[in-house]
Amino acid sequence: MDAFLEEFQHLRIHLQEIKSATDNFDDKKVIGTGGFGKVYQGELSSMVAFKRLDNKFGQGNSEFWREIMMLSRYTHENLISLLGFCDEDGEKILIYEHASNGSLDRHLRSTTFMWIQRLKACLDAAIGLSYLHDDKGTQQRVLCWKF
Ligand SMILES: Nc1ncnc2c1ncn2[C@@H]1O[C@H](COP(=O)(O)OP(=O)(O)OP(=O)(O)O)[C@@H](O)[C@H]1O
Repeated sequence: MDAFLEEFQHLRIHLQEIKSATDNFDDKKVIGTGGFGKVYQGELSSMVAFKRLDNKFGQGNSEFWREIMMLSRYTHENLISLLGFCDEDGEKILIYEHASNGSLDRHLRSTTFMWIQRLKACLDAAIGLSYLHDDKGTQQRVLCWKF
C-alpha cells in the first residue's frame, strides 16, 4: 500500500482545498448523485467535479483505489480524466475534469437533441470504448467485448 500511495502521491489534493471549493460540501454545489455518493462541482485551477464516497451507497474502499489506479493511466478526449483524489480525515473523494455539457442521458431524453448530434455521441462513445479496449499505448486493457 505504501508503494501504491507513493506512485499516486502527485494526484493527492488536500481536503481543505476541496472544502473551500465546495463551500464545505454545501448542497448548493451538488450536481448529481451516483453509485459513489454525492457529486459536487467547484473551482480548483479549473472547474472540477468532486465525487465524495458515501459508504451507504454501496461502493467502497476497494472501488475508490481501483478507480485511481485505472483511470489515472488513461487519457483520451472522449474520457473524463481523473485529476486527483483525497484520502484525509476519513473522507474519500475523487476529483474529475468537469463535464460542462452535463450527462449524456439528459441530452438523449431531450427533444431538441438532433439526430446528427445523437450520431456524433454514438461515434464519440465508440471511439472512447475502442481506446479502452485497445491495449496498445495503455498499460492494461479495461474492456473486452463479449458477443
Ligand atoms: N465529471 C463530471 N462532470 C459533471 N457532472 C458530473 C461528473 N461526474 C458526475 N457528474 C454528475 O453526477 C451524476 C452522478 O455521477 P456518477 O458518476 O457518480 O454516477 P453513476 O453513473 O452512478 O456512476 P458510478 O456508479 O460509477 O459512480 C451524473 O449523472 C452527473 O450528472
